[in-house]
Amino acid sequence: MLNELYQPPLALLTDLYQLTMAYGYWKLGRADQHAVFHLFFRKPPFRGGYAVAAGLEQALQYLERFRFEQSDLDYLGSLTGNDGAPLFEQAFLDYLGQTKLSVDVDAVQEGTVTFGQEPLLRVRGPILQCQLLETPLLNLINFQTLIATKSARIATAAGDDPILEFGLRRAQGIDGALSASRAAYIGGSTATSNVLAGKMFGIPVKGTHAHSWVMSFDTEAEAFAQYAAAMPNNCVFLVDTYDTLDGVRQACKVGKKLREQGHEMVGIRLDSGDLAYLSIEARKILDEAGFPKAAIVASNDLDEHIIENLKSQGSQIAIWGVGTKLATAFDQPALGGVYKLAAIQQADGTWQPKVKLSEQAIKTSIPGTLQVRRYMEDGRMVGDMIYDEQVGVDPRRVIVDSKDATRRKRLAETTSVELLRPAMQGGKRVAMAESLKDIRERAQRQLASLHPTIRRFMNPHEYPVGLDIGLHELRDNMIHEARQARWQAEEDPS
Ligand SMILES: Nc1ncnc2c1ncn2[C@@H]1O[C@H](COP(=O)(O)OP(=O)(O)OP(=O)(O)O)[C@@H](O)[C@H]1O
Ligand SMILES: O=P(O)(O)OC[C@H]1O[C@H](OP(=O)(O)OP(=O)(O)O)[C@H](O)[C@@H]1O
Ligand SMILES: O=C(O)c1cccnc1
Repeated sequence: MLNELYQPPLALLTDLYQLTMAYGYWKLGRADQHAVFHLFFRKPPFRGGYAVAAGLEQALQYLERFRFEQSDLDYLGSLTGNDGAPLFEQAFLDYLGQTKLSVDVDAVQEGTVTFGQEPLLRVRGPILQCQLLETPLLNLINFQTLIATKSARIATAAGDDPILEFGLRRAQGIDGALSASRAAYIGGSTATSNVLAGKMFGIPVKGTHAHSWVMSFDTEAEAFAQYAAAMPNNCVFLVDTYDTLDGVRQACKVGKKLREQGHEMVGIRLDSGDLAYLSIEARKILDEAGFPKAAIVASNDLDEHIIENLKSQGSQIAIWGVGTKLATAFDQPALGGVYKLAAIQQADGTWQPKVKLSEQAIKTSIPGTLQVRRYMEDGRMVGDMIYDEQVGVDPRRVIVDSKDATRRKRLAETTSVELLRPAMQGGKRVAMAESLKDIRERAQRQLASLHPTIRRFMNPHEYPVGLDIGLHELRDNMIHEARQARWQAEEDPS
C-alpha cells in the first residue's frame, strides 16, 4: 500500500555533503562513472545476536518517486558559499533537474534475519546518484530494522503470547510512530493501537480504555458497567485506577451481567504495581468468579527483559502491551547502519574493488560487488558467506571472520540461498511489493530457524558470518598494499 503521507518526491531529504560531492563529480565529468555501495550494520543492536531487516518497501517507494522538483532546484540555487556566491552553478542544477535514477538495487527481503557486515542493500550505478541516495536509504532502513529487531526480541520473551504495540504517544514524531508500528509488526507484535498505521499498512488494531474513563464516573463499578453497555464486544477493563484487586472483582461483576446479555468479557488490564503478584492474584479471582478464559493484559514500561523476568516469576499475564520501549528502541535508539563505497568502474569497463582502512578492524571495509550466501541444514541457518559476485565463491567453501582471521569455518555443501535479490534495475522497480503479513511470517520462520542461543539476550552465541576465503585473501592483500603505499609515501614525501 502506498504511504499516503510521503507522496511528494523528497530528493532534498539528504545531507548537503551528498550534494557537494555530487557537484564535484559532475564538474570532474565523473557523474556517470559507475560505482557499487553497500548498506550494512557492523554489530547487531541491543548487544543481541541478529537483526531483522525492515524498511525496504519505503526505500523503494522513495526511489520510485525520486526527482528534483523546480522548487528544490530554486532552493539549491539560493544556497551560497562563504564568499556569498552561489554554492552550485545553474548548469549543475539543470543537470539535477533532468536526472532520472538509473541505479540497480539488490536488497535483502524485509523480515530476513541478518547479521553484522552483511549488505542489506547494494546500490550500483552512476556514482553521483549512488552518493545522493546514501542518506535517505540509511534513514529509511536503519530505523525500521532497529524497531523490527526490538520487536523480535520482545516477541521472543513473550513466547506465544500476543503483543500489543502502544508506542504512538511516545514515538519520535509522526513518521517515527508510523514506521515503528510497521516495523514492530514485522518483528512480531500482534496488533497496534495506532489506527492510522492500521489503515495504512493493514496492521490489526486493538484498544482497551484509559484511567480517564474510570475517573470520569463517580464509581469504578459504574465506569465498567457503562463501558460494557457502550461496547459489549470489546471489554478489557483497566482495573488499577483505585485498588487493583478490588477492580478485578468489579470487573467480574460487570462480566457476569455481560454474560447474561450474551457477551463475554475479554479480560482486564493491569498498568501499575507488581505485575507478577497482581496478575497471579487477579487470575485466582477471575477463575473463581467463572472467567478462566478472561485474559490478563499488562502494560507499564515493559520491554523484553521485564517480560522475561515476569515470566520467570510465574506471572499470569497473557497479553503484553508495549509502548515506549518498543517504539523508541529505548535502550539503543539508533542502528549504526552505514553505506560504503566498495568498487568503482574504470574507463576500460573493469571494476576496481575499493577498501577503506581503519584503526579498528571492524571499520575496515569489505571491497567488491558483494552478495551473501546463506547455508541451510535441515531447515536451520548454519552460516552466511559474504562473497564477491563478480569473482564467485572460492571452491574451498571456507568463511573467515572479518574481524579475526583466525576464526574460520568450512561450510558443508548444503542448500543455500542468495540473500540479495534484484529490487530495481536501471532505476525501475522490479521487486513486487510484499504484503506485511508475508514479511512478518518470513521473520517468524527465520527467527524460529535460528539456534535459540543466538536469540538469547545475554551474551548471545555468535552466528557464523564470514568472508569467502578468496575475498578475505584479496582484502588482506589490498590492506597490505595500501599500508605499504602509505609508509612509502611517508618515507619519501617528495
Ligand atoms: N514483578 C515485577 N518484576 C519486575 N519488574 C516489574 C514487576 N512488576 C512491575 N515491574 C516493572 O517495574 C517498573 C516500575 O514499576 P512500578 O511498580 O514502580 O510502576 P508504577 O506502580 O506504575 O509506578 P509509577 O507510578 O512510577 O509508574 C515497570 O517497568 C514495570 O513494568
Ligand atoms: O508504558 P508503555 O510501554 O509506554 O505503554 C503505553 C502506556 O501508555 C498508557 O499510559 P499513559 O500514557 O496514560 O501513562 P501512565 O500509565 O504512565 O500514567 C498505558 O497505560 C501504558 O502504560
Ligand atoms: O489500548 C490501550 O490500552 C492503550 C493504548 C495506548 C496506550 N496505552 C494503552
